[in-house]
Amino acid sequence: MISAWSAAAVRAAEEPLLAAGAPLMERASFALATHVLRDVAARRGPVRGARVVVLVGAGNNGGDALHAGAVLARRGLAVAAVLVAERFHAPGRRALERAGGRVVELFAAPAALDAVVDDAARADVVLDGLVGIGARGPLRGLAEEVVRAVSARVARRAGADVAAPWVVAVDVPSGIGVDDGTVPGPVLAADRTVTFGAAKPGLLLPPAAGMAGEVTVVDIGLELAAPPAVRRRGPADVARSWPVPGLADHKYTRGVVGVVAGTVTYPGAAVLTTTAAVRTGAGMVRYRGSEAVGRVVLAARPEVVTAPGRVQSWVVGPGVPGGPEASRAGEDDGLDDGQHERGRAGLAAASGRLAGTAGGPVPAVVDAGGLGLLDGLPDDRVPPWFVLTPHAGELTALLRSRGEDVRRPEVEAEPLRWARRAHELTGATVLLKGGVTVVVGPGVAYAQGDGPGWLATAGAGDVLAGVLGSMLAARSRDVVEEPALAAEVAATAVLVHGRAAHRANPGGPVAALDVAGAVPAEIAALLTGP
Ligand SMILES: NC(=O)C1=CN([C@@H]2O[C@H](COP(=O)(O)OP(=O)(O)OC[C@H]3O[C@@H](n4cnc5c(N)ncnc54)[C@H](O)[C@@H]3O)[C@@H](O)[C@H]2O)[C@@H](O)CC1
Ligand SMILES: Nc1ncnc2c1ncn2[C@@H]1O[C@H](COP(=O)(O)OP(=O)(O)O)[C@@H](O)[C@H]1O
Ligand SMILES: [K+]
Repeated sequence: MISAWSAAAVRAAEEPLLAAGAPLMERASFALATHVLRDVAARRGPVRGARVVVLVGAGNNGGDALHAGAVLARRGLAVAAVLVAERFHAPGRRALERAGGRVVELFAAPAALDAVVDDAARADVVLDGLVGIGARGPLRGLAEEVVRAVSARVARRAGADVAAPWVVAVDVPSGIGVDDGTVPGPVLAADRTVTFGAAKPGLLLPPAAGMAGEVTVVDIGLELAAPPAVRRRGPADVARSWPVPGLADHKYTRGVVGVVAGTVTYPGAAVLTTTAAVRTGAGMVRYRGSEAVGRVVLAARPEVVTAPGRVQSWVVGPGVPGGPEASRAGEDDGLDDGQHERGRAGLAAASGRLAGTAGGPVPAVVDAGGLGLLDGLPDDRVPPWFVLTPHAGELTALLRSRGEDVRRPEVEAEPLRWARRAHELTGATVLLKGGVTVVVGPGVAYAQGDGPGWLATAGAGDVLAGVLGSMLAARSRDVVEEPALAAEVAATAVLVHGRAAHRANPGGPVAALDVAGAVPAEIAALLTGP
């Protein structure tokens, strides 16, 4: 797991150490230089003579970069530091110059910008030390100009298939929203971010996470007591919490997933969701949608049962028409097949608030058309063991149906903020799908970036709903009892789903059903370790 803390939390953890004279900057800059050397050696072979351009801002982030530059210069790399502000870390500059590094005072001669951009574009490595956790808003002044120009040149070189420099961000890519993952202005996309003390939320959260490259966390001795602001589950976290069946288990202890998905016009979603639930190891999958769709499901998956009976988690809505806006407007396009009524019944049972509901509350995955059914439930709010799984468009519609004047681009610009808002408004755990998927539950947030871009294909969301339904059924009682657990299970489901997509066809396109097909082997690999 990667855990990320806010800039304020990291600063608070640094304070006592700095007061005690701990050499935090030395630790940070030495580790930074070590990672740069390793990357240069891997990409280029000899490190001597490699050209490094260091972009240096006014604060300690620039100090880290200058000190790292000094270490690199002592190892024989050709280092040029570009100062964008009149104020700079003076000891860092002295160290770099003593080590043989060159300094360009861009702030004193802005006309040198073109030459600087030229140098950076041709360098082996660009170190981005313009701003770190002290950043306020989008980059300004010369920092902004340099980043805009270098980004454009690097993109052009990459487009023309000319070697582009390896970009290493110091602590964070300069200009990202460190705490919220926003990208309010130009940012130089990094290949690697070497971050100090702990990861920062913006390195995990979309859209800024897309600018960070590979994130390397360097231990500089900080102790962070408060719970992290954002977490990311990793492969090593899966085995610890996966309910591997034992000799005493039977299909009901393993979990029964009840599915209401698909319609006669769109039966595929039902096949994808039930297949994924079966493939993830459900004790049983009970298809409770329409009879006609049930026949299609059975033809594809003979393991599925269509008779009524006990259910330990519900999956409601994949491939069922009518998201939040449609249902509010009372639209019924005639494709519903009675699925809305069945879906509502499943959700009402899962909420545990219906008198006489057998078996008590169970977790529920509410996807696509199921999201429109939330308004029809007896209560305005649903419990945290309901996991809503919208993409950005569906989340926008859900928020608007609850009175938020928000548009899709705003949701995409600040996914954590809006997923959190939906959690506040509904009470549910909210899983906002995307290239990086954000999950928000009571007091917890996860950002999972596990799948390839190829996963953005029709039906992939139906597969995720099935994977998640199966995982929730297996831990049904725990999830209902521990409010934050649904989010953890949901984040793990995103991890399994994304990794299964890589496994289905490494490096190339994947079809949704093939992702479901790759799930068993992926789970086996996660459980048995590397
Ligand atoms: N406190 C410490 O001793 C340690 C700090 N570390 C480094 O120090 C960094 C934090 O240093 P600082 O607090 O000095 O802050 P930063 O270096 O992140 O930046 C602050 C300075 O950048 C300028 N600035 C802020 N926002 C800007 C914008 N939008 N556009 C252009 N310029 C802007 C301002 O002049 C401000 O003084 C961390 O990110 C990390 O790299 C590490 O060395 C670990 C130890
Ligand atoms: N750029 C991307 N990179 C990786 N995964 C993505 C990307 N875009 C979307 N995804 C994932 O693909 C799936 C798409 O789901 P969804 O939008 O519900 O499609 P559908 O409704 O057709 O199944 C989600 O799991 C989402 O997280
Ligand atoms: K930086």
